[in-house]
Amino acid sequence: MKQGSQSTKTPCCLKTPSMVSMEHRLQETTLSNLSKISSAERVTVNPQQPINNNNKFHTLNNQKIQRRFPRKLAVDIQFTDIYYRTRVWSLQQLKPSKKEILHGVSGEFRSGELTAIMGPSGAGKSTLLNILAGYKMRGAEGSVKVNGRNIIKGHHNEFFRLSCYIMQEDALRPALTVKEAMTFVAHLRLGYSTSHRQKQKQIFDLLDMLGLAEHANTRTVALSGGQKKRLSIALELISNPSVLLLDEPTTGLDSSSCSQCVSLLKLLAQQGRTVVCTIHQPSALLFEMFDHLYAVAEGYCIYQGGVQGLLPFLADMGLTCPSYHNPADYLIEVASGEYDADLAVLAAEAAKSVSERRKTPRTITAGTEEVVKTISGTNVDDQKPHAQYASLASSEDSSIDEIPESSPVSASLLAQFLLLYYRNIIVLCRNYKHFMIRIGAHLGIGLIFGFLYRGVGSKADSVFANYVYLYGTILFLVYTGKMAVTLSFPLEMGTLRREHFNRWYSLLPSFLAIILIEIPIQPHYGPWGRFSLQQQ
Ligand SMILES: Nc1ncnc2c1ncn2[C@@H]1O[C@H](COP(=O)(O)OP(=O)(O)OP(=O)(O)O)[C@@H](O)[C@H]1O
Repeated sequence: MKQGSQSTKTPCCLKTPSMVSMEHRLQETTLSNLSKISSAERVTVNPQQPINNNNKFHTLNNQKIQRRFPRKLAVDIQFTDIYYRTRVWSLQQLKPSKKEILHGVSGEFRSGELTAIMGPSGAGKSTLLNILAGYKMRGAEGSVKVNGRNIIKGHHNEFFRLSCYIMQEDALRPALTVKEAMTFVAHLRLGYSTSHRQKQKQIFDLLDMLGLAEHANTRTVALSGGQKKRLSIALELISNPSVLLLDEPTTGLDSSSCSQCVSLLKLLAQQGRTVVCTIHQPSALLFEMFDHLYAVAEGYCIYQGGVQGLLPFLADMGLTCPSYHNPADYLIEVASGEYDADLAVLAAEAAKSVSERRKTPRTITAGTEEVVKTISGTNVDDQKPHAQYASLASSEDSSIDEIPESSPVSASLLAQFLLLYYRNIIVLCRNYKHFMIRIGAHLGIGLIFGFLYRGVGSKADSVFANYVYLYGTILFLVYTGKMAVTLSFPLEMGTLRREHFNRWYSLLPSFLAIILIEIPIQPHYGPWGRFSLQQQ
């Protein structure tokens, strides 16, 4: 293994004064120097203080949010020997071959911690997150224990009730305003267990917390990338999940939006949630905000532990980060093989730290002191950590072995259908141009057919013209109806999958709402269809 310090350094004699001063400035942002920065200068999230990050999070008041969104239960995720294999078609062999994407990774993500899964592109970060979220189970092997229960072998539903998975692409309805989107989700997820007034308060508090209150009446299509990401998080926070899994929440955001997004995730973690996200090359300051780092390279875990422990760990392996380098960048470079590091050795060392981590008691981060009441360590033999937490909502203690049975009662199937149907009507009406084009197409074709076959119905000698007219009309009506559904389903599919996966609604009401919204426009089975039949 080579020493990891062979960077492209400019020889000192060739440096201009401006280069030297730039190097000095860069040095100030490295993690090694971060420790020298006074605590006042650091990016911290004080749970007792409102956060005002670039004046965008107006009242990020932890206490207020904790009151409105009390954390119900600490959820720890332990995963052991996770393999993911898939079949890929080889054009040369003309048969599928097995490809192993994850090679038996293990780890533990704890409540109250903000965890970053980092690694180069194609390392297997999203695959791991998909498995932990339960989104991709086919081809996955191993054990994922949530508070001691294996979710690969069942208990999915219990975990799904506690968790949400926010994928990389935002699945927002462009025609709805921020407030409408939030209100629909509140009705769907909180059902009748929460009064309308409470829901409105909850929505306002969430929007306020995420700096979206002033955009409440803006359509989601007009939001910036960062605002869309925050709205995606807000939509999931309505049901107050204990676990948040996010796939690349900062991708496509500028540095200020990235910092806001990570600050928000940090705050949510400090409230006692388990927050895990994949992230690409964060800045040194952002990197320091994470409590736990899980580094993946070529399907192996090459480091897991605190972010502060990364550089000492790499240094022990003979990989010394240059002093002016962002540790996050250095990690990616090591994982990409730039320093000829032996990934197998790193993976073996990282695997040792899993069992050590499982033995070590939880570090209580600022803000979780109120949440965590007592901790009694971990029983490594049966991998069931035994800890007790105080619920913020009630004084009743709940063991970490338990997964609560009660959760907000979501809307009934009928209510889901009515809400989704109403949502589709709003989307249809707002998509005015599209709606008018469809009406115009039917009117236009009707006029052309009417002109071409005017009076043929009363002429006994024009049987063929009658036949062509009927055949053409039926073909047009059937195909325009089919095309509408054929085109709208694939467009709808991504959003539908995500909303359904996060338990917003069942498939049946959603399917009926999509199909039935077509009725007024499709004349062959709508009121205009009856009218046209009567005419004949
Ligand atoms: N179903 C699949 N079939 C074949 N290959 C797959 C499948 N799913 C993932 N892969 C491959 O596995 C590897 C890891 O993919 P994954 O999406 O987890 O990477 P990633 O670390 O999240 O990358 P990025 O940061 O670019 O999103 C990639 O090489 C990808 O092509």
